[in-house]
Amino acid sequence: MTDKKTVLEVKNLSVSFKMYDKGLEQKDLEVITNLNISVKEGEVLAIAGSSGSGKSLLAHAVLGILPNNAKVAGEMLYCGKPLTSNLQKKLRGKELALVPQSVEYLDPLMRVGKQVAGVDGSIDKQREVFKKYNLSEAVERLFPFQLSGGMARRVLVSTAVIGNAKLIIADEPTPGLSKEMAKMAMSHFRELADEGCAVLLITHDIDLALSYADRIAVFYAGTTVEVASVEDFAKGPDALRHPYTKALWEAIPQNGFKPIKGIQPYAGALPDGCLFGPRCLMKTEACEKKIPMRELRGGEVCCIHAT
Ligand SMILES: Nc1ncnc2c1ncn2[C@@H]1O[C@H](COP(=O)(O)OP(=O)(O)OP(=O)(O)O)[C@@H](O)[C@H]1O
Ligand code: NI
Repeated sequence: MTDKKTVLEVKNLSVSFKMYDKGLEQKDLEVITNLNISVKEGEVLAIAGSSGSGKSLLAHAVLGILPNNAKVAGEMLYCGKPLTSNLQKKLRGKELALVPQSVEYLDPLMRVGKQVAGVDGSIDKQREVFKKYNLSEAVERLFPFQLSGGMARRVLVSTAVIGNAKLIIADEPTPGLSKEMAKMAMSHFRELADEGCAVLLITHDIDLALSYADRIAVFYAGTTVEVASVEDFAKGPDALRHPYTKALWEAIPQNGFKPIKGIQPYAGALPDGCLFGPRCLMKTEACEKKIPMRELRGGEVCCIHAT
């Protein structure tokens, strides 16, 4: 077996926003802390985590489309090279494709056919992709505001899959799609990975991710708490590593829907050390220190108690 190349590697990424507090006082609000992920050619890495855990911000940091008041620290490597803003600009919309979470990312004043094909893109290719997603030729001539929610989402997926992308980041690509369409979009991402792309699939739907992803990275309060294979997720809590991942597994409807007590901490009010500490039954004093990510049983975990 040949070694698959790592397409994206994110190490100790932090993102903070310059905010104005009361009056004119300025402070940095850290929303992503020591985040780590990597994805290889041929791989679908799902990113799971509740609302506000930093999934979309990671996508925006990789693409270089964070707002101006954002400050980024840490390392991002694309095929081993530092992902500088110049490189991001060069690759964006080409090798680096995003299926955005919201249809507001479409240009409201451009007909969707043209938008999907790209400025000097091929209409044949665009029609082929539209056909795949059950979008009629009439849709080509519509403006984004004329699309239904499900149609808009299919247009967004088309935008990302049409080019020669090497890294595809899909930010919640399935809400608003029928179960059938969601499965189709997912199998299309799987196919692209099988053809050699690296795919980052951001999703709330762990169950759907289990059928199409290779590994799942679990985010909590802006950090990676665990990276595990889908096989580990399918096996359940004993095969998983982090207390939050185990709790997340138990919260899946098929596994009893047992919710965890407490809430994810807000940026600006993060605890010292382990960010899950305040909700963790295993917490000890040692958890209040900085906890590094470590390898464990073929996965990765950010917890000193995990065995
Ligand atoms: N421009 C901004 N200024 C300040 N804080 C922000 C900004 N954008 C996002 N945040 C905060 O960063 C945190 C992470 O946001 P992000 O959008 O990445 O979450 P998410 O995991 O994608 O959530 P969802 O599942 O709801 O899409 C949130 O607490 C959010 O409020
Ligand atoms: Ni999001």
